[in-house]
Amino acid sequence: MQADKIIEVRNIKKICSEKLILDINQFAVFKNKFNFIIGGNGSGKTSLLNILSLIDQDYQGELYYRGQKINRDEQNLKLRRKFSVIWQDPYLYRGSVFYNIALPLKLRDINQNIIVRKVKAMASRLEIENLLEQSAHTLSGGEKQKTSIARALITDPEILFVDEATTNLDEESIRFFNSHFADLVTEEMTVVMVSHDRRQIKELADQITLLKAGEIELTQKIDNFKFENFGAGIAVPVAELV
Ligand SMILES: Nc1ncnc2c1ncn2[C@@H]1O[C@H](COP(=O)(O)OP(=O)(O)OP(=O)(O)O)[C@@H](O)[C@H]1O
Repeated sequence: MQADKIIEVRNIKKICSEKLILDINQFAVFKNKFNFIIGGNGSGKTSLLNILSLIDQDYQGELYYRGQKINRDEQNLKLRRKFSVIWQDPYLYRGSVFYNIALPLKLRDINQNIIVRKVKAMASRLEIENLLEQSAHTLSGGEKQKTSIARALITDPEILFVDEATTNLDEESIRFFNSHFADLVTEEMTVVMVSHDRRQIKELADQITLLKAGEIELTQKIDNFKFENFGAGIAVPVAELV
């Protein structure tokens, strides 16, 4: 087990409706890096993300966190609280933007004064400070995603999982995300990101993993990744990468 690997996967198989949708012998998430997972539709990206983030614990095989085997009989709440997830379709709770961003801190019994200060600071960085009192359900798509990003980052997660966060956003919101996201992530954070956006990959990725039909086609540092090798024959949207 190498110290630069924060999560390791061994011999994972995921079966859904009698279909093998993930079959991965070895895979690692590298600490303090941007780990990108790419692949065509249905290649298993979200399924892998759900397993890595402990949302899905119904699989065969083993997962290690900092060299320790994760025991699936436990709820793993302590570990899950070190992780945050940003979804393609942001799920917001009924209540104000402030309530949504503050919730993870409330659940961790953080002092109310600290919560107010942190939420305001985070909202300001995402340029949604003026929306804090607004009901989350009245927000635009881009504002909803900013709120969910703020909620994910407010706890300073050790690992941030991002599943196609910009797929449903307009051009302006995508530009905002691409220009601000790297600054919002601290150096101590590890990011696992499913993305189809070539700009995001080129600008952010340290490590890239290509999934094909539930298996790892390749996993390597971005420096050696030859985008031009992934043209013809690769299904859309991976073809958009080249
Ligand atoms: N609960 C389920 N029951 C049956 N099949 C499933 C289930 N969940 C996922 N699958 C199948 O597993 C495969 C992988 O799905 P997954 O959502 O992980 O792919 P993906 O790479 O994230 O795709 P996309 O880019 O379209 O979001 C797909 O063929 C999907 O239909």
